[in-house]
Amino acid sequence: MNAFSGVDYLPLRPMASPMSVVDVFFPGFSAVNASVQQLLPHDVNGYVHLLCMGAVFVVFARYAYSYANDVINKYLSRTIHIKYYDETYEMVTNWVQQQPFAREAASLMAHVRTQQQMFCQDDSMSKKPLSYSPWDGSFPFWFKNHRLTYHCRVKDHHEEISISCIGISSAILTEFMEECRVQYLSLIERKVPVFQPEGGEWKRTGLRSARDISTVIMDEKVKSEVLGDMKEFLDQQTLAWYTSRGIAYKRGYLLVGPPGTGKSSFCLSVAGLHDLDIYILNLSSGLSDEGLGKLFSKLPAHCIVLLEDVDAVGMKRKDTSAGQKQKQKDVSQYGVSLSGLLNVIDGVGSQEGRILIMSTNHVDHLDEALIRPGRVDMTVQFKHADKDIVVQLFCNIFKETPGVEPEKEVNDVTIEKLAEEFATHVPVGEFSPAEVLKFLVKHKNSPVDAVSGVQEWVAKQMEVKESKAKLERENSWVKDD
Ligand SMILES: Nc1ncnc2c1ncn2[C@@H]1O[C@H](COP(=O)(O)OP(=O)(O)OP(=O)(O)O)[C@@H](O)[C@H]1O
Repeated sequence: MNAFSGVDYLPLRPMASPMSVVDVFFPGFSAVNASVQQLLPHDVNGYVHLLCMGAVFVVFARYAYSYANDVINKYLSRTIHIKYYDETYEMVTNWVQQQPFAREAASLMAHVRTQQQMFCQDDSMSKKPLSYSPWDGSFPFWFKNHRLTYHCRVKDHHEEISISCIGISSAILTEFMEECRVQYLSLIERKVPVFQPEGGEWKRTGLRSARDISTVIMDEKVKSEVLGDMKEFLDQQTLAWYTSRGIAYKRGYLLVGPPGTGKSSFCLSVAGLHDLDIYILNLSSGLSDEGLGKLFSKLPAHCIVLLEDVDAVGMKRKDTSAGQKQKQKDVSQYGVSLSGLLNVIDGVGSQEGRILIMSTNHVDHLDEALIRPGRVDMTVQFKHADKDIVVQLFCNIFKETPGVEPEKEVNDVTIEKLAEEFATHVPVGEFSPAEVLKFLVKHKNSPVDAVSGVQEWVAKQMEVKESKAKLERENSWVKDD
């Protein structure tokens, strides 16, 4: 007799189950079904029907949802697209980055905040502060009781963004853009937006603090002359005057001087003074004539264009043996030709209303055609520090700043006396303002130390300069040989 005899067992339901159509969609379903049937009190086929109906419903609902979305997007929604290269891009991304939804999005891009984003945050002093922005997807948010959606995706290596809303009016979107604009303008107050070429387009690459023009030390007479000229040019009446006489409304300045004498600082200061954006171009950056033309055609009506180190490309036209200029040819080893440059400066497509500033270390390397009146209306000389400039630099560093608690060891009258003493030890025309400033900043906490250390510093610098000059002379002899 079997050890188990006498025990009642429940009869097992049959294990084998024929293949069903459901197996086609859910492989193995019949086997699972058979097993489950043994455990459940009811026939599982009832659940299967329910499951199938559920699946059909889900598929249908998804289709209906995407169809409804398409219809809404096409006929019942409005969208504003923002180009990566346009300043609206900075306006919108700046606004978005400060919203709670930007941190709560499912997909985020993290960035170490750049210098230009610091000013809008409290934690600007912390090391490598982070910011987040929604990334690659659609992110709904509320704006003035309207549900807007921020879309972001990458196209052609650039972020492409758009803002959409449900409805047949774009009013809320333009209101949104206006808010971004106003917020952006308040953030860039006292800053100079700097634009530079990127991918053949202008891109805002920085925001520089607007430097007070009084901190750019130069000959006062020259400074007031050039500032007066710019002020007059930018006056509304001047525009009317130019227009009524059919003269192209634009002005060109040439800043000439050795490195570190304040040419770039002057440009940034005047941009801040007149609340103008600055567009900086370096002609030795491999730009072609076509690219240059395209960039000039995209300049806004009022701005400053700074052509830096315009001599660096060696664009002087060749002299023929007869001494004649070989028209429209140049010796530029880079992409931009002289004719290309002249064309954008005053050709048919050149932008009106702009101030063109060219800076150079070597005016004698420039072709006369480039600096003739009409192209260059005023030449401004920047020079190595003379006694007056050294005194001003000293006072600028050590005099009390209005509104700032004085921590200095001496008052302003004593500073002026120390400045005079300091200047007597600096040889005239030997050092650039940048060099003098470097020394003064090193002693920024003690004007007395600056005065007591200046003679030793001058002696050392003169030694360095002499050995450099000697080396250059030797090199030029080797070349001549
Ligand atoms: N005249 C000046 N007044 C005040 N600061 C100056 C002056 N010249 C130079 N500096 C200081 O020196 C630094 C370099 O100056 P800047 O770039 O303006 O010189 P630059 O003439 O444009 O030189 P480069 O020809 O090499 O471009 C800046 O930080 C600036 O603050």
